[in-house]
Amino acid sequence: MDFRTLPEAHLDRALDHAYLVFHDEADEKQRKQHRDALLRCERVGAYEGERLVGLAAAFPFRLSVPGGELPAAGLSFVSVAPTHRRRGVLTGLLDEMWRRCAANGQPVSVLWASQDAIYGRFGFGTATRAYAVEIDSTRPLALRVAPDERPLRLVDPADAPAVLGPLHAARRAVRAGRIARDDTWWKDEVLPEKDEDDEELSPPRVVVLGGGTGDTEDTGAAEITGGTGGDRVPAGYAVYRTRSEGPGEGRAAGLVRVDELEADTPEAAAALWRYLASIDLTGTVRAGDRPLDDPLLLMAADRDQVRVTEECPALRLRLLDPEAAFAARSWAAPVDVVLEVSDTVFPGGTGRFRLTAGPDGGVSYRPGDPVDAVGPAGPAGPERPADLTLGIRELGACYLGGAELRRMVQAGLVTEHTPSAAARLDAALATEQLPHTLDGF
Ligand SMILES: CC(=O)SCCNC(=O)CCNC(=O)[C@H](O)C(C)(C)COP(=O)(O)OP(=O)(O)OC[C@H]1O[C@@H](n2cnc3c(N)ncnc32)[C@H](O)[C@@H]1OP(=O)(O)O
Repeated sequence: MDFRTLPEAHLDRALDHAYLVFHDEADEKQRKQHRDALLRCERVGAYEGERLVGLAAAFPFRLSVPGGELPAAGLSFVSVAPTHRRRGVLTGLLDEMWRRCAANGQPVSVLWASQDAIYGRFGFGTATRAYAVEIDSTRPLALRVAPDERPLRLVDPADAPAVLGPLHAARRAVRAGRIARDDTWWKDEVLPEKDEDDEELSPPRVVVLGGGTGDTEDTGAAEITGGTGGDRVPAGYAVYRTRSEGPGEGRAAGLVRVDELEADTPEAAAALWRYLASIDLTGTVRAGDRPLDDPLLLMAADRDQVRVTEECPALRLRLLDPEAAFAARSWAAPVDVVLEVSDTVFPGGTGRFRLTAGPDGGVSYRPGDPVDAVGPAGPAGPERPADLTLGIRELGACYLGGAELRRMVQAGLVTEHTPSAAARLDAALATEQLPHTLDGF
């Protein structure tokens, strides 16, 4: 088996292979979109002679982390021919991909998993989670916050990147776990005409609050984005699709499916939720990917009307270069802990590491013999034992601030040798808003 770059000339072969493995098919437009997506990726093929039997691709993302962002390899299209499964093809593809991540300066890799059980063994931890939320909109939405009464405007999806881009970027700065979007990503991944999973849904609709001249008419993207911020940046937006009543809906009206809703203030969020819940001929609002700290859940006056229907893992994150990843994020409190880390993929990732970090910078995550690892500032020199024992998977899970080591200690996944070491590291990793991922890929 040979693991090598999948050349542009093999893109169609790669797509046929992926559609076979994922039991999928695509029309011409979707195929072109998938081809364009693959073209932008780092691509590794597993070849048996000249036959393609495995594929892994990675988008060159910029992932928001607390206080900044960093380059991340967004793994996708991972697929092994049904004739070649369980022979180490995935393992070989990932080994090759890790070499490329190092060469590309990507300290983390991220992915959405098709099955929960696949990626833990490769060191991926669940770094963001999401709630699915359902609103009974057969009656007016009861909220404890007065909605922003500025006018709402429907915007042509073609103008969405220009109109929504600034607010999306501002929200990324306060929510870790989000990837930067370019125009192509907006067009192909966020706002495709047809929803790939449910073709009965309408094309995407985009509603915007604020950010214009205050007129109720759509003033056009050029005018809205002509300014440099302030009033010209929307206070909130939602992207949604609708479906008229179908069998099994259970309510006497159609569906509003919310793909994303972002707002600067609780009042702006209230206005957008109220709008979505009051669209004529619909009786259910469903949002599949809401942050766990979505303000909607607190502002809803009637918890029977706004229900969490599911909690699911979202983005999985693998630390490839922990020191570079730790240096790229901000820290909420100073911390100085010794970690005994196990990493089954990278031998160099296993061992005792001293992590020092804090709001004033100077992050270090250093291996070495115990004397070097503890260093002159350590209280007990070579005798200082590990404060926590954990896997690289657990370290990846808590990197964005969305998972708590204390809970992992309670679950037996992390061992705490020094009382409250987990709590101290949790406090340093904590973020104002929980991490959340908008884009599936
Ligand atoms: C980010 C994404 O793209 S997610 C999409 C993932 N792709 C799919 O689900 C498509 C369908 N499935 C496949 O293509 C393949 O079965 C894959 C990619 C999941 C696995 O590929 P394989 O080449 O069979 O994996 P490989 O042989 O390297 O297995 C490595 C280890 O993972 C384990 N493993 C592989 N797949 C799974 C699974 N689905 N569930 C649990 N364990 C698994 C293997 O048992 C093996 O463990 P071992 O070393 O203890 O024996």
